[in-house]
Amino acid sequence: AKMIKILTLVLVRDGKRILLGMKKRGFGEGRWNGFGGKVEKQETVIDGAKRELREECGLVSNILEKIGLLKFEFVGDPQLLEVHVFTTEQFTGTVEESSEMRPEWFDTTNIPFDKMWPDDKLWFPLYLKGQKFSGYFLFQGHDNILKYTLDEVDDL
Ligand SMILES: Nc1nc(NC2CC2)cc(N2CCN(C3COC3)CC2)n1
Repeated sequence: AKMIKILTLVLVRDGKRILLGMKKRGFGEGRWNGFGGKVEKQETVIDGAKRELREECGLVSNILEKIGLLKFEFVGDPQLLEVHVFTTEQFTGTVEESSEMRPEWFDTTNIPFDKMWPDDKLWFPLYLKGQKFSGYFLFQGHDNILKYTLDEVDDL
């Protein structure tokens, strides 16, 4: 039986800018990404997403929109990652670096895909045109996508 790990990913938008964080350690270290992490036992997915956003970059948001569901498997690893993707344009607070993430604003026309997870270049375009999406990616290691499916969906 596959062990499923539930994770969150929050993309913060301010008009045509997007806030990404450089992951300073752990899983995804050295790559730009949205903010997120594990969902604790006692919290909902959306509350876990809000908590990680605040912990990782200092921003507080009460309005997260569910925009995607991404499932990942790695050859030779029984774990299945289920990443719940959210976006927000309504937030308060000031952006702060954390132990996990070094935040930086990017123009949405200049997203650093070459320093992000390889799947991002596939689903970000759907996100940027306001489409909800659902995808599955089989990775070999952390850099190589062996196969994937990616669909635009109307509801998540
Ligand atoms: N953009 C993107 N792509 C991913 N691809 C799969 C890895 C192949 C995973 C992913 N996340 C999984 C890790 N999660 C936090 C747990 O520590 C950081 C952030 C979101 N985010």
